Order: sequence, then C-alpha cells, then structure tokens
Amino acid sequence: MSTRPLPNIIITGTPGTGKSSHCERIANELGAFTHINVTDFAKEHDCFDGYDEERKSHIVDEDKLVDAMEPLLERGAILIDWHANDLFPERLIDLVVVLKTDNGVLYERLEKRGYAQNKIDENIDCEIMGIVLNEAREGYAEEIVVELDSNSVEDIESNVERVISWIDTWKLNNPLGASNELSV
Ligand SMILES: Nc1ncnc2c1ncn2[C@@H]1O[C@H](COP(=O)(O)OP(=O)(O)OP(=O)(O)O)[C@@H](O)[C@H]1O
Repeated sequence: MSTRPLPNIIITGTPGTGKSSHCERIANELGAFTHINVTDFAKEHDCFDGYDEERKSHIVDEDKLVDAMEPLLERGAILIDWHANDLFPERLIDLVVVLKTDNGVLYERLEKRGYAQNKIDENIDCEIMGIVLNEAREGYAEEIVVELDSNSVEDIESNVERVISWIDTWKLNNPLGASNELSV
C-alpha cells in the first residue's frame, strides 16, 4: 500500500486573495514542503488545451494536469496553489484552505495588478458568490475545508501559523503517514 508521510494541502481562493503569498511563506518555513503554482506547472508540463481569447488565458487540460501531478501528490508535502480545486483526487488531499478577501480590498489589489475592468468585475463577482468555497465544499469532505480571512499581512501571519500547527497535529495523528488508496 502506498502512503505519504506528509499531507497535501490545497490553498485556493479567487485570484488576488493571497494563495501564492501564503504558499511561499509556508514553504519557506517548512523546507519539506513544495509549493506548486498550478498555472506555472501546467505551462512547464504542457497541460494546455487551447487558448481562451476572451479571457486572454490558456485553457488547462485538467486530465493531463492531474495525471502529471498525481505522482508528486502520492509522495506528499505538496502545497497546491490554484483558484480551481475540485479536480484533485480526494484520496490525495488532506486539507483545503479557502482564502477570503473583502471586496474593497480585493478590488484594490486587482487594480494595482493592472487587471482590465472586466477581469476585476469577474473576480469580484466570483468572490461575492463564494464560487471557490462552494467548489471546495462540493469536492471534499466538510471537515477538511476551512475558510480563512486574507485581508492583511497579519492575516497571512496567523493563517500560516494555523496551517503549520495543523500539519503538526496531522503528523501526530498519522505517525505512519496517510494512505494514497481510496478508503472503503
Ligand atoms: N492577506 C494579505 N494582506 C496584504 N496583501 C496581500 C494579502 N494577500 C495577498 N496580498 C497581496 O495581493 C497581491 C496578490 O497576492 P497573491 O499573488 O499571493 O494572490 P493569488 O491569490 O496567488 O493571486 P493569483 O490567483 O492571481 O495568482 C500581492 O501583491 C500580495 O502581496
């Protein structure tokens, strides 16, 4: 039976909520963990299936992406950084952190990044409707999905501490690691 000695964690949220900032901090503090920015990973592993002219972004071939990521997830200690989350197999995911940012704060962040107005509006709507949170709740068991505020630098600090302490508890509860197989 294959096992992973450390958990896999998805850090998700609407663009601009702070996924990369959180993953970078956690990976810096815990050297055993690898931060995978899924957009970069998809580029590096040629997991695209066309281009969306309207959104000016590549369309990810999700099957190909999951196939490429699975061997890494089976080894464990992966921080997945992406706005989409429900495509990763439940048996390989231990925690899903959904970041939440107040509309005004998110608006300013996206504006600062030079996003076009339609892209800002689309992302603010996505945040208001809780699309990423709903996707996480539909994709994974309720008890592994947590929503955390990401409005300030202090929020990042406390969220990172929370995730690190969650990992410590996971290690105590899973001294032999977690199974990569489907539990029956
Ligand atoms: N909690 C926070 N407090 C203050 N600034 C933040 C916070 N979270 C993110 N930021 C800032 O907002 C910007 C976007 O952050 P980041 O790239 O981490 O978001 P993201 O969710 O990974 O975005 P994307 O999905 O587009 O990659 C950065 O300039 C970052 O410094």
